[in-house]
Amino acid sequence: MKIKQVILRHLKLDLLEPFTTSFGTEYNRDFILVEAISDDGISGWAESVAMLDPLYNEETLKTNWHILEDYLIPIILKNEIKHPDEISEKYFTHIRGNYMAKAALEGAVWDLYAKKQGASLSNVLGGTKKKIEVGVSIGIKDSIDSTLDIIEARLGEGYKRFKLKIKPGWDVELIDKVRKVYPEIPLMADANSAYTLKDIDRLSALDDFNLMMIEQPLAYNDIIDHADLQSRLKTPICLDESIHSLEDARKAIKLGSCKIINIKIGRVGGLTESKKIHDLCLEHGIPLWCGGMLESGIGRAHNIAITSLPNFTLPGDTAASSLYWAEDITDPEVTVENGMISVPELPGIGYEPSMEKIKKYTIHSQTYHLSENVARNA
Ligand SMILES: O=C(O)CCC(=O)C1=CC=C[C@@H](O)[C@@H]1C(=O)O
Ligand SMILES: [Mg+2]
Repeated sequence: MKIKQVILRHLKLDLLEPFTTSFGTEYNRDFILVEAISDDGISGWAESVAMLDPLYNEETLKTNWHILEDYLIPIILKNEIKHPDEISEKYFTHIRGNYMAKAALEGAVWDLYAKKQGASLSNVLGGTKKKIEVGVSIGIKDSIDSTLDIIEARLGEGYKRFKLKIKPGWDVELIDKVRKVYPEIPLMADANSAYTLKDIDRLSALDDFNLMMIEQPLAYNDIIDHADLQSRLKTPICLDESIHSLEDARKAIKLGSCKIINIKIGRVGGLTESKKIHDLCLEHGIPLWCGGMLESGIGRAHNIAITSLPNFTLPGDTAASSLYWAEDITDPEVTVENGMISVPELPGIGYEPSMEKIKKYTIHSQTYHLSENVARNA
C-alpha cells in the first residue's frame, strides 16, 4: 500500500454539555483529524485523541501535530506499507512515546488497509461481535440530583453501565445516594488519578457499594501503589492512564495492580498494540472495555471496531454522537439502540466522513506529499 498524501485537519466541536473530571472541564473538543490517501485515491481516516492541554497525559494537539508533521508522516510517505502492523512494529519503533500521535496516523492506515481489502475494520482486526454493548460516562455535576436525572434519562435509553467521575469530596456521598435510588444498576467510578494511598479510608468506603470497578484511583503513571491498593479492596481496580503499552499491561497483571483494563486506542499507540493487549488480557482472564476521549464519529468508529474483539466483555464509553455533539462529522452519526451499537460491515470504519461538516468545523489544515525534504526526514 503506497500512501501518496496525508492531510491533517484541526477541528473544533462544541460539546452539548461541559464535561468535568477531577482534572478539569472541557467545553469543546479541539482535535486532529488524519486522512491518509493511497496512490489509487482511497482515503483512510482516524483522529488524534490528544487534548488541547496536557491534563490527561503529556500529549497535546500541538505536540501531536509536530510529531506527525516532522517524524511520522515522512516515514509513512516514504515506505510501502504491506500491513498496518508494520507501522508500530517496524516504522515507528524508534520514536519514543507520543502514543496518540502514532495511533492517529496508524489508525488512518488501518482504515485504508481494510477498505483496500473490501473488509470492515472490525473484520481485519479479528472482531467477532455483530453488536456491542455500550455505557455512558457522566462528568462531575453541580448537584447529585443532576447526576440522578442523567442516569434516569440514560437508563431509559437502555445504556448498559454508568460511569461516574469522582474526586475527593464528590465520591462517597454521590455513590451512596445513587445506590439508594439505583441499588442494582451496573455502576463504576473513574477518579482520573485524584487519590493517593493516603486516601485509603475514603477509597475503602467506596468498597461497600458493589461497584463494577474503580478506574484509575491513583497516579496516572503508577502501577506499584495500585497493586497495594488492589490488595486492600474487594472492588476491582481498572487501569486507564497507567497502561501505555503491552509491556505496561504485562507488568500490571504480574503485580496484581488491576483486575480490569480500559483500552483507549490513542493511549496505547494504536490498533496493533490494542490487539496485543487484548490477547494478553484474554490469556490472563482480565476483561477489557473501550474507553472514550470525547471523540467525533471517526474516533467512535475505531472504538466500535476494536470493541468487537471477544475479550471486550464490559460495556465501554462509546455512547451515541447525540450525547456529545449538536452534529457529528460522520454519516451516519453513531447511534445507540437499547444500549447496543451494530458493528458496521461496510469496508473500513463503516461511517462515512461528511466533507461538508468536516469543512464547517476545520480551523486549519495541511496537506503532506512526499517531497525531497520530507524524504530526508524519514
Ligand atoms: O468519551 C467519553 O464519553 C468518555 C470521556 C471520559 O471519561 C474521559 C475523557 C477524556 C479524559 C478523561 O477525562 C476521561 C477518561 O478518563 O476516560
Ligand atoms: Mg478514565
